[in-house]
Amino acid sequence: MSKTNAFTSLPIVDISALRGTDPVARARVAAELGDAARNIGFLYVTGHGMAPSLFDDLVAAATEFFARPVDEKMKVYIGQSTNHRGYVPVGEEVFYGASKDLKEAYDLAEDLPADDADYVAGNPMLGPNQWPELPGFRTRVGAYYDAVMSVGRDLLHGFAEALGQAPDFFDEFVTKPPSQLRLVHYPFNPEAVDATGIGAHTDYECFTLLHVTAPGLEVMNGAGEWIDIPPLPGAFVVNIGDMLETWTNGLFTATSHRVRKVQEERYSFPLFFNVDYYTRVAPLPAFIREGEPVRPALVAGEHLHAQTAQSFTYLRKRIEAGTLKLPESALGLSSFGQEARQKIAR
Ligand SMILES: O=C(O)CCC(=O)C(=O)O
Ligand SMILES: [Fe+2]
Repeated sequence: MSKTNAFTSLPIVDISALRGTDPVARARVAAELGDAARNIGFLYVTGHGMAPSLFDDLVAAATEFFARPVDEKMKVYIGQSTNHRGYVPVGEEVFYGASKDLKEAYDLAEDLPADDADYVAGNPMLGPNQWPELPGFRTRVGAYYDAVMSVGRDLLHGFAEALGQAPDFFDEFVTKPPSQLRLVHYPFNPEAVDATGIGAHTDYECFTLLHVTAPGLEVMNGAGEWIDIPPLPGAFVVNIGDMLETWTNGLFTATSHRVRKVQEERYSFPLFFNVDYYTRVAPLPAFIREGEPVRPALVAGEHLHAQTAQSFTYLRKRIEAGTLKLPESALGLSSFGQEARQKIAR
């Protein structure tokens, strides 16, 4: 199959063998992951080993948090943090071409101590979380974060094997990664009207592990058609992001996706598995073919920060005020995936 693959559904890969040592079983999973990453860029992952209570507790914590009055939630407003953590109110995030929607979010990542050297030095993505004062929230959300990051490490090993490398090939780049977990809430909205192409994007990291409570996710296939990806109970939706596309010089695809505007209330929980902030990601020699273009190298954290700064109002204001400067190499939004390839009009 090729990039013109007109898939209409996603493969399901059971990754339980990645937690074991049977080389044959591991290789089989790696081959399935590799197929999905090359041909589609999206898959369902089962056999991840996470207890159902972790998902239930996360949804409960998010439901309780978003039900709080806005004043309460704004006590942990993301715009008062220097490392992009906290509450994202309605209207804060603006994607190019997006009409206003009622989405709100809460963003966190690894909870580093306040004396973390990178945080103290002003790193825009690393440091402590801004936890709300809500009983049980930190414990439940923190437990989910640790568990999903552990699944992420298993998957990273599987993708490394799929690329013909030792399972621990990427591990040296994952010591303190800015891997964000987002709690996203789309309230019931009887006025929601969908329009094709709104909100289409690729994810900026290595890969994403997504848990959602309702349909709405759509993925673009190789023929440029939007395919519905309904939640599969107990499974993660996993997709390749910009870093793995870069490392493999496009062999793995960061597939464009979007969330259809739906009237129904919806929670979505993407974990964006990343490598360390200062990791220079460049196409590996094994994936460079003579006569084929070589993707530009990126610094993982700078790419994430530059892309984030283009869609968050509080960061755009800092850029306009001259208090935040993006690296010269910052790419525009939509530089990856089929959308960039096919130059779909937005
Ligand atoms: O809500 C979803 O289903 C997906 C969200 C998403 O793609 C993202 O936050 O990057
Ligand atoms: Fe996404």
